[in-house]
Amino acid sequence: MELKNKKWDLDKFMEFRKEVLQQWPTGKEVDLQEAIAYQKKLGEEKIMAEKLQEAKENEETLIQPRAGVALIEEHIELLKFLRDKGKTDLLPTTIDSYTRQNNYKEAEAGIKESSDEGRSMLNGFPAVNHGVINCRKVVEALDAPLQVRHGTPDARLLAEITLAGGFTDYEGGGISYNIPYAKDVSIEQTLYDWQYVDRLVGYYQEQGVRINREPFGPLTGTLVPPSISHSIAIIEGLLAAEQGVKNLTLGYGQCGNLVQDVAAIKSLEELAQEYLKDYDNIMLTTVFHQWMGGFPQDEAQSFGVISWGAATAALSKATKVIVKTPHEALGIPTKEANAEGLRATKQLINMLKNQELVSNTKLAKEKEMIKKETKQILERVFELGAGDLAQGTVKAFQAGVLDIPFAPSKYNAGNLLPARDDNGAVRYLNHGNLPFSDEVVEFNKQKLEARGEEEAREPSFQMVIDDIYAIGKGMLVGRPR
Ligand SMILES: CCC[C@H]1O[C@@H](n2cnc3c(N)ncnc32)[C@H](O)[C@@H]1O
Repeated sequence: MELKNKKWDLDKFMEFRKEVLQQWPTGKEVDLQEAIAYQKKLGEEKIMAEKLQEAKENEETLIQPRAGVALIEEHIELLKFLRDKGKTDLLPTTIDSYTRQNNYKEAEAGIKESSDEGRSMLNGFPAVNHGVINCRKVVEALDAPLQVRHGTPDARLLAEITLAGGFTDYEGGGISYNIPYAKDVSIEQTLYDWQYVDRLVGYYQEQGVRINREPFGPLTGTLVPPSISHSIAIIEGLLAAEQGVKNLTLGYGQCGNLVQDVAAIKSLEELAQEYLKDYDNIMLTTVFHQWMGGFPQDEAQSFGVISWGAATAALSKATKVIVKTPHEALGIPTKEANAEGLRATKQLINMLKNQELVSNTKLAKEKEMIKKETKQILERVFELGAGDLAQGTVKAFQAGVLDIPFAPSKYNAGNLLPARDDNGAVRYLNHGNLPFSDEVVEFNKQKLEARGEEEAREPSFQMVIDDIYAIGKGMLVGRPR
């Protein structure tokens, strides 16, 4: 495999498809020309890129849950419930963990067990096993766009089947669905496999079918500093654009301090526009994920966290917000709890319509620092790759220049230590091998020292631990007892 950030030529791509479509019997159902014709016949209400573009133009923030169950009819019923009772604008299909590991045999067993037991024995929808025809049943039963949400390092067959099946949006990327999701899958391999996915989307695009792509913004979802999250999102966006992707949603996971989070969404948009400027007609949108870390057990407190994420999403003017539920601390939510999270979110979005956070020096400073940090990281990634972004990304992880806090992957250096400052903004306690200027290092250090003074303790790993548990315990900053 020779990884380089270059658009795959068509015959190489078509050659690879033969092997991919044989990985499970349902691959035989994919006929690309027929699938393109099918996608072109879909009603506008099912095209994600259309809905996102309209929301962006109207400065609306759309809402979307996560949801997925094993069997087709039950999955349709669940999604209809979230539309009717949750008032959701956009629909997901969360894919089960076996499918995410390409373990279609276990997924098959899970389908059988689910029909025997009369309840979902999988933690998502096994789209590969169900195949193209059954995906189309889901798409045709709903009146909103459907996005595939998963966590799959090798997502090639899943993409072939769900896109042929009428899904119009596909989440993930070669970093964001590897490093936070896998222990021992090489970055080179997943970058290569995701070039295939993006080349498939690029092919649909060139045939006139708009498929939206959304790198997984939150990564490990625990105290991920905005500049790390942005670096990964922009790299995945650039790699996708090189393969012909035109509709991109870049994302970010809520940290919890309002000014930092609003600055994060605004800087993400501005940075992405700058880095993507050499690609024409990119339709760029943003997604804000409500807090992805530990949640309170108590449902009333959970609604507080959900509402704070909803308010921040609205004030940041993100194009869409991914909604949590009051069952977050317990596990997969009931459809009722999922709908409650959506209704609470919709209430805040509606109440904050036409309001925005007054731009002030604090917001400007946060944007400035996020941009500086992100640019310093990306500049080194390009250097390491001698101008090739894909090669640079592999080398950057080896050098710890890209480093995601609390990631399970053995290819991740794991030197970073984030902690909250006195206002709850996430700062670098230890920036590892990130190529930061003295000014950036000093800025982060001072912010954490100021908290240390308030708490009469040295900035330390204990702060990191306290912050990880803080929201679950009803706080934002993990104060000493
Ligand atoms: C990003 C992955 C973690 C989040 O994804 C939710 N999640 C996972 N699987 C399902 C599912 N099948 N239905 C509804 N939510 C689901 C978890 O609760 C958590 O918030």
